[in-house]
Amino acid sequence: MAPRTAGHVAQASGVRRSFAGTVVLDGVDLTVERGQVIALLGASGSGKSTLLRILAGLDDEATGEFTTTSSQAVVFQEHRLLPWKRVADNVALGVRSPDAGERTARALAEVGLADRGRAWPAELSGGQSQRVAIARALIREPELLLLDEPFGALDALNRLKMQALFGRLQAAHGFAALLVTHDVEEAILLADRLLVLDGGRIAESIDVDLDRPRAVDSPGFGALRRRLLALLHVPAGPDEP
Ligand SMILES: Nc1ncnc2c1ncn2[C@@H]1O[C@H](COP(=O)(O)OP(=O)(O)OP(=O)(O)O)[C@@H](O)[C@H]1O
Repeated sequence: MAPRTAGHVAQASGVRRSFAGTVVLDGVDLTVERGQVIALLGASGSGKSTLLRILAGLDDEATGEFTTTSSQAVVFQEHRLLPWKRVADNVALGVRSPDAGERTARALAEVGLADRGRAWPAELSGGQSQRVAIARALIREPELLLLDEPFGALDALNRLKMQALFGRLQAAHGFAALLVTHDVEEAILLADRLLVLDGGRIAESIDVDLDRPRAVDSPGFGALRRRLLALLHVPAGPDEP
C-alpha cells in the first residue's frame, strides 16, 4: 500500500476487480478528502458495493492502488448487531479505553437512544437498530465512514429522519464519508460530491454546490436531481415540470 497523502482519507487509482472472468471494476480512480461526503451512485450491479468493500479492506483480490485511513468504520444496510449482546455492549464492542462507558452513553445519546443501552437488539425497530449501528461506528471517532445503503431498508419516514441525523452528525464530527445509495435525493441532500459508477469506471463526478441545510425544494435541487436521473437512465417521473 502506498502512504496516505495528507488531506486524503481514501485514494484509489486504477482499481480493477473481476469475478469469474467478468470485469466489474475496470480502472476506478477516486479520492475522498478529509471531511468530504461522497455519494456513490450507479445502476444495480455497477460495482458500488464491490468498490466500498475494497476500500474497507474486505476484498483481497482487487488490483490497482488504493489506500484508506486506518481510522474508518463501515455501516451496512443490515445493522449486523450481535443478538446476544445488549445494545450498549454492541456499541462498545472492541473499545478498551477506561472511559468506554461514557463514550458509549454519549454515542447512544447522539443517535437519540440514550435510554436503550440495556435493551437487546431484538427489542429494537429497524430504524433504532440502524441508529445503534451508527453509534457503534461513531464511538471510534472515525476519519472515514463507509456506508453501504445504510438507510435502504427503512421506510420513507425513517429514512428522512436518518438522513437528517446523518447530516447533523457529519456537521458535528466532520468525518469524511463514502455513501453508497440508490436514492438520488438522499445523495443530493447529504453529499459534497456525487460519483456515478458506470461501465466499471467513475463515469461522472458532480460537485454539489447547494447551501446547507438542504431540502428537496432548495433552489437548484430539482435541476441536479434531473441531471442525475438522466445519468442513471431513470425517467424523472410524471410529476416533474
Ligand atoms: N462475491 C462475488 N462473487 C461473484 N460475483 C460477485 C460477487 N460480488 C459481486 N459480484 C458481482 O459483481 C457485480 C457488482 O456487484 P455489486 O454488489 O458491487 O454491485 P452494486 O452496484 O453494489 O449493486 P446493487 O446496487 O444492486 O447493490 C454484480 O454483477 C455481482 O453479481
